[in-house]
Amino acid sequence: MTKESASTTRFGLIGTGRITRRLVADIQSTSGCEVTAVASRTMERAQWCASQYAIAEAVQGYENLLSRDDVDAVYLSLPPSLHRQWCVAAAEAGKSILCEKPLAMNSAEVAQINDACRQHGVRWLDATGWLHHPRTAAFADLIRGGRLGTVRHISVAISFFEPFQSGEHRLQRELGGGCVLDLGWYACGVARFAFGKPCRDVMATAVYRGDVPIRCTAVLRFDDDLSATISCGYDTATRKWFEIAGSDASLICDDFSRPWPDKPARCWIHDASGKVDQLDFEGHQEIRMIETLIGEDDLASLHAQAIDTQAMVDAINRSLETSSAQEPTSCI
Ligand SMILES: NC(=O)C1=CN([C@@H]2O[C@H](COP(=O)(O)OP(=O)(O)OC[C@H]3O[C@@H](n4cnc5c(N)ncnc54)[C@H](OP(=O)(O)O)[C@@H]3O)[C@@H](O)[C@H]2O)C=CC1
Ligand SMILES: O=C1CO[C@H](CO)[C@@H](O)[C@@H]1O
Repeated sequence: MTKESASTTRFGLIGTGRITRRLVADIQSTSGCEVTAVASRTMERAQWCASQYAIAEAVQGYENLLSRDDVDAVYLSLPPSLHRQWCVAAAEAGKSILCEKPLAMNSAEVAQINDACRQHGVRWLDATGWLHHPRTAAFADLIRGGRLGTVRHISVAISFFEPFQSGEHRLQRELGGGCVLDLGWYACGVARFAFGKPCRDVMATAVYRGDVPIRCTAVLRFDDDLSATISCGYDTATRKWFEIAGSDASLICDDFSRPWPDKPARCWIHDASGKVDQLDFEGHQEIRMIETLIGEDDLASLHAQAIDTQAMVDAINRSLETSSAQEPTSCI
């Protein structure tokens, strides 16, 4: 069946890792979507994944999935260093793309992905789920509608205490490891989203394991005297909160990257009088993200968000490279 004669978007999965195994259920639950094939580096792994999730076709080799006629879109969840190569190949094969975050290793790679998709008329999204939760649009209304007064400063913290096993890509620099690409992506994204503009400059410091940053702290400055501080890492317990501080009130969310499924609402407005309003939102961010990819809405603002976020991550990485050469101010 060709795509033209079908009302269904047929997804192929590239990679069979932890997040794929969660997203597959979300794709299968999204109206108008099905998962027709899964590709792995090994046939054994592809067959295991296919049988586990009732996927019709197991494919060895990612390129063999891209040449299939029964695949209209791909969900790509590989280590970051492989995102550019397979996004560009997917674009050349005419497949819509949902690519895991971070979109790429750096802004030059993002530009290659964006150019390839534009050239081949392919829709793409980075799989930054929180941007698609209905509460994110409500946050934007609160910020732009003036409920917080003038927004001036943002704090973001995102971390988890490492459950790493041997071979973990997050600890391998050449695969795009380290908390800056992995988690700084989310934190930078909050600041970009809330201020609605690119960052001007950053100062960052990190703690390393081997050659990858495992805890990073950064100060980000934007035009008009706006600022943000971010903290991300693998050696503190789970944190996924932000505070968006305005002249009249602060918006706080302590599960922004993905709401806890089994916990009460965790968003509040704290105002200057000490009053606290709790905000309650329903919605499934991953399903809305998939609906956005397969829909027809213009994706330009989401692309700008991803492009600016990658530029911020790049700047943090550059700052880390040069910070050892700078003399910090002594406390003594
Ligand atoms: N949006 C979210 O909430 C989350 C996003 N992520 C993102 O998803 C991506 C994948 O992360 P995650 O699922 O944790 O990773 P995993 O290590 O669990 O899986 C990665 C998959 O990539 C494939 N792969 C291809 N080449 C390599 C290689 N050289 N080393 C390791 N794996 C390789 C493997 O699939 P195969 O062997 O089948 O070919 C593997 O299963 C990352 O970009 C990460 O940041 C991760 C978790 C949550
Ligand atoms: O994107 C992600 C979401 O958070 C996870 C930890 O909870 C990370 O491992 C992951 O890369």
